[in-house]
Amino acid sequence: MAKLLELDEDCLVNQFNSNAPTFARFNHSPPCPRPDLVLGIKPHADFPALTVLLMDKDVVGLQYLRDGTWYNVPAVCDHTLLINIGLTMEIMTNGIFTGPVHRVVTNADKERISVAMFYGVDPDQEIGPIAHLLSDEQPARYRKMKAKDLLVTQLEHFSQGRGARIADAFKI
Ligand SMILES: O=C(O)CCC(=O)C(=O)O
Ligand SMILES: [Fe+2]
Repeated sequence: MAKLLELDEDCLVNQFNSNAPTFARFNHSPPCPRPDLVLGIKPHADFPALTVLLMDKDVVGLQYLRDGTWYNVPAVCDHTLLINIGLTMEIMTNGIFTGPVHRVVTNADKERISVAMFYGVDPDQEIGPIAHLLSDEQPARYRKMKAKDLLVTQLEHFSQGRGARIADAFKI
């Protein structure tokens, strides 16, 4: 990813110091008699830098939002990992990479299981667009913040149903 951005190869890796948290979330959606009314996970964008997702190999459920339409991610064979960009990465890359909004729908007949590994940066670290990506033509699109402020804002937005795109709250 750093190479794609024409940055030093270790520029993104260096954002993760020894206090950078990694955590796992185990998602379970039991069969639901009213999938039209109940979501497994409501729309959100992941807030850490990167997510590595192991999806259920049999049951479709993950959907991504693009231009107002939800698209299914097909169930894939065993052990395939899906890499998701998170909002921390979106802010660091000044929006060149974006954290997509996604959700999980339920299934009337089958349970669904997934495991997400989240890779964040040190909560006390200041994050903002990487200086090498900025110029007069490409000014910073996000203000600087501590990583933990992004997390607090995410939790507020998510619990109050105030929209999935919290990175927008930090746009200049
Ligand atoms: O279950 C999935 O496929 C996605 C889970 C997810 O979006 C999450 O844990 O943040
Ligand atoms: Fe997610």
